[in-house]
Amino acid sequence: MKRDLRLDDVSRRYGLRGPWVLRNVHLGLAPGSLTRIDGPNGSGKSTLLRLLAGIDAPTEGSITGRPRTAYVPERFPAALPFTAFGYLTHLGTVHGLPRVSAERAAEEWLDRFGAVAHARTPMTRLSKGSSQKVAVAQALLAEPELLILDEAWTGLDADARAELERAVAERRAAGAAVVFVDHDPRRLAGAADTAYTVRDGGLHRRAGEEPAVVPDGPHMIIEVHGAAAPLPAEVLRLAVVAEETAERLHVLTVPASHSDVLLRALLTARPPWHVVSVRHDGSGDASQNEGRDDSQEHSQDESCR
Ligand SMILES: Nc1ncnc2c1ncn2[C@@H]1O[C@H](COP(=O)(O)OP(=O)(O)OP(=O)(O)O)[C@@H](O)[C@H]1O
Repeated sequence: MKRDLRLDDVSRRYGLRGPWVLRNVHLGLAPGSLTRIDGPNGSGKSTLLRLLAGIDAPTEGSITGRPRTAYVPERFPAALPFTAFGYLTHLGTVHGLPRVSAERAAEEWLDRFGAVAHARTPMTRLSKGSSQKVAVAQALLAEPELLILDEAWTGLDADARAELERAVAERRAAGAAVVFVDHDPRRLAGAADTAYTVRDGGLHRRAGEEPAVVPDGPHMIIEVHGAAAPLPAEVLRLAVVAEETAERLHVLTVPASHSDVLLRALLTARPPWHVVSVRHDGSGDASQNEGRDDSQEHSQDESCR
């Protein structure tokens, strides 16, 4: 994504005299950003996402700078006359991939989401969970510059949910913008740059979501060892200091309030980073939490290796 996607004075209503669902909305999405959208049922979240995805048009106003976009709808049409593999390959070719590359990408994403066993299953016979894996895979396979996720985690098993979080981090690291709606407030908690609430037709920026890093308060020192790959962009964004003290050994200083998110970014990276130690930055009171954080994260670490 090279420049911002902009919504200027965008309004949407259904039908000539229907009530305004969105009214005079302004929004800018920067490359690499992660934006959460929430709001009450029926407030217009999906409407906004469909406008962002370009599958619906504003009644008034303009949308400019649309990049290559992929979208996971709230309700994926599973009754398609394809097998899972056939559908993903077909979509890959629609996105401009040569057939062999489309087949490879289809296989890779089915594998990442643990759905290879269902590759040859007709879409109509897939379980809800497997169908959702295909819904997510079809969006990721296109390596979009803008990824729009409408309740995309719903119906996925725990491994697939983690894989989708990883894929979101990868897309952002590649410079894509990601926008998501999710009923679980813990989804990507702390990772979003900005959160908005859709209410009464307007888009209201939620206070307290930025900045991502708070300089005050206790800090954690996290020592990590990793592959030749650079530290994930998300980690660099959250850490206030990142030093490479020996070959592939990095010491990160992060506000304690963001250490969980940073650890998750390390452990869900591909390949995952090995967390060597986690300690508080010289503050006595904070050490109470150390055992809990350590054991929790190390057990995750084991499962990732
Ligand atoms: N295609 C459509 N035709 C007519 N009305 C629609 C259409 N799509 C949405 N609406 C109406 O627009 C309003 C906003 O719907 P939307 O699905 O965008 O809200 P939402 O916040 O995503 O809801 P939910 O949280 O229940 O998914 C609702 O009143 C809905 O009935």
